[in-house]
Amino acid sequence: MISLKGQLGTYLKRKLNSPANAFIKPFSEEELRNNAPQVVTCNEYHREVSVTQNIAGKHIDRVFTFDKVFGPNAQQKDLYEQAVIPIVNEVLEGFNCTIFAYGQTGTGKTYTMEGECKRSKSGPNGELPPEAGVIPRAIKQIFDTLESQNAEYSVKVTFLELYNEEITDLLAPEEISKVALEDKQKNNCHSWKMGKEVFLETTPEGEELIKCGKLNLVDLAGSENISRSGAREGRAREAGEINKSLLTLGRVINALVEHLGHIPYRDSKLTRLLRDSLGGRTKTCIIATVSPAVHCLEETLSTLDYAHRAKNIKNKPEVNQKMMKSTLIKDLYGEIERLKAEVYAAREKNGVYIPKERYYQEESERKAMADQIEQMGMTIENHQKQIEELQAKYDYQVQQCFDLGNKLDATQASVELKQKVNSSRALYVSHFEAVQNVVRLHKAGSNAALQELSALTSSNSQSIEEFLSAEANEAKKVLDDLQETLISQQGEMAHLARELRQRFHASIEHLMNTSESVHGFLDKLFKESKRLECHATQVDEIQTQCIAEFRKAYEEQSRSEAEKLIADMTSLVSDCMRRQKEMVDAKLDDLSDSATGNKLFLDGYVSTIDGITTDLKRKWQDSFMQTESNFKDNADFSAAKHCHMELLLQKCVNSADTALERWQRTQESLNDMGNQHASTIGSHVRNMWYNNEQHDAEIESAKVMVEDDIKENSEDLIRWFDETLENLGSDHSQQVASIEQHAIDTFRRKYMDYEPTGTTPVRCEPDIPSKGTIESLRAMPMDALQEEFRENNSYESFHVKEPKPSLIPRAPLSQIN
Ligand SMILES: Nc1ncnc2c1ncn2[C@@H]1O[C@H](COP(=O)(O)OP(=O)(O)OP(=O)(O)O)[C@@H](O)[C@H]1O
Repeated sequence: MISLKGQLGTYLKRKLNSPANAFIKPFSEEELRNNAPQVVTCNEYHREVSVTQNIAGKHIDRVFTFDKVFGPNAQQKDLYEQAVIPIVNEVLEGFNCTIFAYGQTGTGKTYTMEGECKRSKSGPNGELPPEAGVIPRAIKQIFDTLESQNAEYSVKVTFLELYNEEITDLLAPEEISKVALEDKQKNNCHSWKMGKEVFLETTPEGEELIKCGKLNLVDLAGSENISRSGAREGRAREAGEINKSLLTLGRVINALVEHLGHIPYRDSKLTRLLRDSLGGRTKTCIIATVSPAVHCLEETLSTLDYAHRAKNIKNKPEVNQKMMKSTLIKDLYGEIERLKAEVYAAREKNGVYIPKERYYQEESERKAMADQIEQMGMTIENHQKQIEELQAKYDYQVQQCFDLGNKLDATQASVELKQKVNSSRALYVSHFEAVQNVVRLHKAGSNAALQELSALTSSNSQSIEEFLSAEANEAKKVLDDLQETLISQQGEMAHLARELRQRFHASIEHLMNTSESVHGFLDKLFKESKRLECHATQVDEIQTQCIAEFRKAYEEQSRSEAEKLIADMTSLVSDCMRRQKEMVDAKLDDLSDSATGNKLFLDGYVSTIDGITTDLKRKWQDSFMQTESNFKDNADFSAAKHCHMELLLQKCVNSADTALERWQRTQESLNDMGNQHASTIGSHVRNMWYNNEQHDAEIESAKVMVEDDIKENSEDLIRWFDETLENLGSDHSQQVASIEQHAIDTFRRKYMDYEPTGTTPVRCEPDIPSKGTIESLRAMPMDALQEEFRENNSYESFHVKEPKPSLIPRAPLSQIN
């Protein structure tokens, strides 16, 4: 395969579904004999294949549509012309294309791909027989097209067989004979074949650019194997029936159709080979082959399903970049140089060659290191797990700390609250005391007021009484005095008295009311103070209780938890640190060990490589000088050879001229001889013809004479018999015998005892050259001629040798041929 790196050229992109075609095989003779029912029909015009299924007594048709459909009567030519020619044309345009034959065993994949050319003969003008399949037709089309284009071209064919994940090159000379033998042994049985592929690479050359296209023709194994790749995969693999390549092909098709992220191309050699052909830059065409018979129904449905699914695989065909001739030549030179270097290294053993013991030692070291690495990996894994566990514990402790911190905060808050409550309680107490004082004061005040009031009340009533009595006395006096003068003012005075009485009663009433409200207020105050006192006591109690509890709980919990936490943390941290330290130490030790080992190893390698490099340098210089001198020698040798070849060529031309001259002379003499022989033979023929005619006339006259004689004698005999019969006596048998003897004697005398007359001409041999003579005129065989020529004109000899005399005795005309 030619590398296409960094070339110029056209770049065409398309995105295509893979064309899928269905081909229905005709019934086999056995199926026809058994009258096998047909369940698959097709409509070529609508490109549909219908499969009739009988499910629960009902006929159900499943219809599949393809790009092209070919019925049992279709010819190989039809399939090729309609489905394959466009693809081969694309190959000649520089695309890479692939054609798969896919189907159940015995449905005609090989027939479609290869055909049956062996049985039938090719037609005139090299035409292929009607049974020829896709492969011979594609090869013919490629060659015909390239020939008609008058372009320089090269076609590379690879013919591979894939069996049990092993690739065999069927065109390798030893493989050709092996396969032929196997074929014979297996009586052309196809069961051994799991997949055959033909890769055709064409490279027609233009003025400066080279087009390169590749055609892959793949004849797969029976698809019944692929169809098992689903649910029965595990079982089938266990049974060991499945070819890995086919399984993977099934999975790759599934993955491509379902647009899965991962396409398992790398899982088998077949899919690796066809990687680019499946969902890649190659045009892919699938020919699904099915049988119309009912006993193949399941596999037919599976094949059609698969092909139909595969139809949805999207390919992005791109035309291969055209290559500059100069680039190609450069590439080829590079390749030649590389191959030369490889051959040189293999021959001179100057590559990386190490002694066996060292190789084994290094191998064992490598294995030991691999084991060590594995162990270290496991240790690291364990450490990782431990670290994870410690981390989890640490996280748990951190969480606990956090929770405790929260609790602490909450406790502090509650302590503050208690303090606040305490202060408020003190405030309350002081307030309460103040209120008590006030109440006391009020009480004292109210008592004094009551006393005052009662004193006031009693003094008032006394004074009023005194006043009234004085007044009354006075009034009596006045009245008495004035009774006479003020009898008219008595009403006013009574009124005033009443008014004063009313006022007095009102003030008494007012005082009474005031004292009642003061009493109520005081009662209220008293009750409130009692309640507050009660509350304060409760609050006090609660506070004391809270403080006591909190103190107790806090002290206990915080002490124990803190202690525990600190202890845990300390142990954890120390444990963790110890382990980490151990791990780090161990790792450091390991690393330093392995580093020391590696360093030693590397030092060894470096010194070896240094040695090898020095050796190589020296060898390179030697070989360079050697190559240079060889090149010079070769150039001289080539020049001498060239001269020698020219001489030889000139000699050949001269010999050819001489031979031509001789040939012409010989031809003339042959013509003369021929003419002579022809005239001799003519005269001989004429003589013989004349003699023959004479013979005929003589025989005719003899015949007439004999007939007359026989007639005459017969009549005599009959007459004589009649007479004898009349005179017949008792001893007639003797007479009859004597008569018979007489008749026979007469006949013999007359016709058998023939004496030649000497007038009939004698047969003579014509003077024609014998077969032996002609054989002796034949030229020597070509191989012998070449051998003789080579011996007389050896390449090694620069001198023109005397030609050796021919080993085979030759007739003078031997140079004609
Ligand atoms: N279109 C056809 N016309 C006539 N005969 C056919 C046709 N197709 C197939 N056959 C015959 O059927 C038989 C089986 O065909 P073939 O070997 O090509 O099947 P296959 O699918 O390649 O089988 P396997 O998977 O075993 O390779 C052969 O004898 C072949 O000649």
